[in-house]
Amino acid sequence: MYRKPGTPDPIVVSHLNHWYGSGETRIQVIFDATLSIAPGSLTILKGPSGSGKTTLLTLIGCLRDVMDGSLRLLGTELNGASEPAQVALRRRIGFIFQAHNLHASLTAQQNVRMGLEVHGTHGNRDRYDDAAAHALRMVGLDHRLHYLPGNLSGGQKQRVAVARALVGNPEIVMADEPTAALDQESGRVVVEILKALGRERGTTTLMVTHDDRIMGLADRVLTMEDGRIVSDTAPR
Ligand SMILES: Nc1ncnc2c1ncn2[C@@H]1O[C@H](COP(=O)(O)OP(=O)(O)OP(=O)(O)O)[C@@H](O)[C@H]1O
Repeated sequence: MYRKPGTPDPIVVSHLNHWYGSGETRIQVIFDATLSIAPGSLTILKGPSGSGKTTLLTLIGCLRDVMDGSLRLLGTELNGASEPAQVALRRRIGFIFQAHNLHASLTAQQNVRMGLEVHGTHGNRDRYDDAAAHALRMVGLDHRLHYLPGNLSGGQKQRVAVARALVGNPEIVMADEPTAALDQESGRVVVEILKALGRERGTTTLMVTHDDRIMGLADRVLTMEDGRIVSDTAPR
C-alpha cells in the first residue's frame, strides 16, 4: 500500500498503564504497553482470559479514558483528550463485536444504514440506502438486502455486522472475537474481507481473538499475559 512519507502509524501506544477499581481494590490490568501498528495491516491480539485484551482494545478504541502513558490514535493524543475530540475519533473507527447486535425487526440493509445514522455526519440521507447496499455487496450479501436477521445464517449475520462497521469508510476497524460463533469457513471469509480492505483502502484492523484457525491470516500477532504484551510475531 502507498504510504505518504512522514505519515504516523494510525495506532501508537507508549508506556500505557491501566487500573480498575480504587483504594484497596485497585488492580493494575495493563502494564507498560508499547506498540505501533502500521496502516493497512491486520493485527490479532490474543492471550488467556483476563490477560487484558479487551481493556487494551477499548482503550485504543476511545471507549475508555487513558489513565497513564501515551496513546496516539490517527495522530491525536488520547491521554487528556476532550470528550468531543474522542467522539470525533470514534466516528473514524468501525466496531465489530461478537454479539453482533443486529436489530431483529430491521432488514440487513436497514441494519447497515444504522451504521451511518448513528453518526449522522454523512450528509445526504438519500444516499444512505445506496451506501448500505454497497457495503453489503462488499461482504457478498447483495442478494440478502431485504432479509431480516432471523432468516440469515450465523455467518451471514456476522457479515452484516461487518458491513455495518464498514459503511462509514472507517480508517480503523476494531473487532472483539468477530469469528467466535462462526464455522471455520465463515470466520475465514470475515477475516479475508478485512484483509482486502487493508490492501485496497488502507484500513487498519485490530482484532481480539482466541480463534487459532485465523492466526495464520494476520500480518501480526500480539500475545498478552497478565496485562503485558509478551510476544509480537509476524506469522508469514
Ligand atoms: N470493569 C472492570 N472492573 C474491574 N475489573 C475489570 C473490569 N473489566 C475487566 N476487569 C479485570 O481486568 C482484567 C483484564 O480484563 P479483560 O476483559 O481486559 O481481559 P481479556 O483478556 O479481554 O479477557 P477475556 O478473554 O476473558 O475477554 C481481568 O482481570 C478482569 O477481571
